[in-house]
Amino acid sequence: MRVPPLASVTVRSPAKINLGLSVGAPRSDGFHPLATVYQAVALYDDVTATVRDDTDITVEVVGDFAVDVPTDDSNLAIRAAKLLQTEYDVEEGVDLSIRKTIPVAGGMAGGSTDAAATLVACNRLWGLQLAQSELQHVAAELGSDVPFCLVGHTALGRGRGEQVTEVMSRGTFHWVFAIADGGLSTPAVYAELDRLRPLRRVEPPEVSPALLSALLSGQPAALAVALNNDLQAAALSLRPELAATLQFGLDQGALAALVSGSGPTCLFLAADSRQAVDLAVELAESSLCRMVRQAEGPVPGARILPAPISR
Ligand SMILES: C[C@@](CO)(OP(=O)(O)O)[C@H](O)COP(=O)(O)OP(=O)(O)OC[C@H]1O[C@@H](n2ccc(N)nc2=O)[C@H](O)[C@@H]1O
Ligand SMILES: Nc1ncnc2c1ncn2[C@@H]1O[C@H](COP(=O)(O)OP(=O)(O)O)[C@@H](O)[C@H]1O
Repeated sequence: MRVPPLASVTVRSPAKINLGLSVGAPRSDGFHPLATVYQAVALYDDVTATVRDDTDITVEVVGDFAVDVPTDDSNLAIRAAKLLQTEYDVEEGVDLSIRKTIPVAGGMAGGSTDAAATLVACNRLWGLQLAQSELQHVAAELGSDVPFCLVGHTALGRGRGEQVTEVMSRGTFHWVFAIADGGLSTPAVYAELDRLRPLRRVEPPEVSPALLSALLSGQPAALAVALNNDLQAAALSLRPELAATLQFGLDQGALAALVSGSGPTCLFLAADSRQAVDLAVELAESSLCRMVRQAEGPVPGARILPAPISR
């Protein structure tokens, strides 16, 4: 069945955090094998895709972190649209507009989620009707985190992070994010981890059973003691000042404090929404970070927003 053509589609796509990030020794292709538990949180970028009457692909970026995002062919949203166009012989182009709320190079997969949003938007705009499994395949070519951003919720990531399977999680968790000035390069953080630990002693990556049972229980206190990030030491080695941010959150009563993925965003788990508000206020009043955000998780992955009702 054909879908009716649309002039424009907007897709909302979430940031991710890693509740557990176990990193093995580098593979021969340079990537590190992972056992990670991702969670999508309610901090979103919106990508609007609008049809063009030629085959060009363009991007504009607006919002909180727009100045930090490239608008040339290195933009992950452009790369996603181009890859879809090439792999499926699409003879149409697209103008992409990204409304950016997720910090850039912050360890929250902002670029990856824009790529995931673009795949969903162009699939609809170009009437390709690709199944989720086909989109997952294209997503994995774009980056290790992109397949998770398509599915969202809570999921286990294996391989280099691109092989995702859903994980059962009960209830809603309340997170606070301290967004740092400037970003950290993901390859630099992995390289720092390799520098810090003797490779012959590195165990294969494993998912913590305590983390999986904490998620099933839905208890923030159980989750707090099961959080883990093997990249944290490397991020702290490159940005030692993050230690003070983590400690500040704990001193204010956060149940747990952790670097988000490759950093430098720091995340804090609150007992409930009220404590999250208090913690966010304290962090905002400190001079320890550029910006503070609060968000719940888990939430779904990249989703088409309903078209605005025209009058
Ligand atoms: C660390 C994590 C944790 O979820 O995310 P961020 O915190 O940066 O968002 C991911 O592993 C990042 O995933 P992503 O940002 O998609 O990375 P990719 O584009 O696939 O790879 C960028 C580079 O990171 C390194 N890399 C990435 C994934 C992996 N499993 N091993 C690696 O060594 C490689 O140097 C690679 O060239
Ligand atoms: N659409 C995009 N949004 C954010 N960053 C992008 C985008 N496209 C390309 N980039 C580049 O990707 C790098 C990593 O960005 P991002 O995905 O936000 O970080 P992280 O890998 O830490 O989650 C940035 O330094 C930026 O130059």
